[in-house]
Amino acid sequence: MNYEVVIPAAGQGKRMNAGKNKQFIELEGKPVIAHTLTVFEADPSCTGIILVINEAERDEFMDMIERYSFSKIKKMAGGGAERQESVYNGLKHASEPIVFIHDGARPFIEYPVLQELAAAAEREGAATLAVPVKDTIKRVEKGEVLETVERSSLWAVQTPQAFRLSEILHAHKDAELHHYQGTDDASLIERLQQKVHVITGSYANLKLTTPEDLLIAEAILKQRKGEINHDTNRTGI
Ligand SMILES: Nc1ccn([C@@H]2O[C@H](COP(=O)(O)OP(=O)(O)OP(=O)(O)O)[C@@H](O)[C@H]2O)c(=O)n1
Ligand SMILES: C[C@](O)(CO)[C@H](O)COP(=O)(O)O
Repeated sequence: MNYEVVIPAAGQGKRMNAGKNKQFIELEGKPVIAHTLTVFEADPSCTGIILVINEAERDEFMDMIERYSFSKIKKMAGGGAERQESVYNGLKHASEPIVFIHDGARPFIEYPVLQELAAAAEREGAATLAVPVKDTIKRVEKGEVLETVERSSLWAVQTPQAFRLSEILHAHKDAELHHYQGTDDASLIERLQQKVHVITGSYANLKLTTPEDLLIAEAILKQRKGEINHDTNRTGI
């Protein structure tokens, strides 16, 4: 199942506090965004990449694209104030019936699940990766616990999220019309009472958000090179 992917990479990286867009932080000498793009460049089912960038960083992105000879990038769209706006700006350039939306800050996505996602989106309309929450989650206000949320049905949602293009475009348009701001794209489908299928992802598919995540990222890369031998394939989800 062919798909295009919109990759939002136009954030500020405030929580990373790196003094630059975290997409350009290097892991094993390669920028985070280049690790992410490599996955989709190598997937024959991915027919095009729409990269959403800060216009002020266009030259830096162009240099990176040339350095790694990325050939599938069909458009570099301008980002918005919020992730949702950036994604919508990118979606307007998509044309394949199935579209993925994947954070540029999640470089550890792996192939096998991509085809499952695309098939689920084609069959059900919308699908997302997620993993069961491992910590106890509490609702807290002013430093006090309001409630402990029942954990058995809590999942931490990841990207890629996959959709029928027509449906996610409508969902973004409706959210914009009603000034609804979601933290992921699947929530825009949910608010229209449409179903979102969940596919179990990997705990390694983390979003590089705070500096500690870089330590984990370096370890994942070392493990993939065989320099660390903890077998993460044994995760029992
Ligand atoms: N206005 C925005 C905000 C975020 N993103 C992208 O959406 C992904 C997930 O967002 P997040 O991890 O929150 O990135 P930042 O917004 O950069 O991080 P922070 O909130 O710490 O500033 C990232 O690849 C980020 O570049 C984007 O394209 N446009
Ligand atoms: C889309 C997402 O990665 C799903 O977990 C997450 O909601 C993005 O949140 P962020 O604050 O924009 O990084």
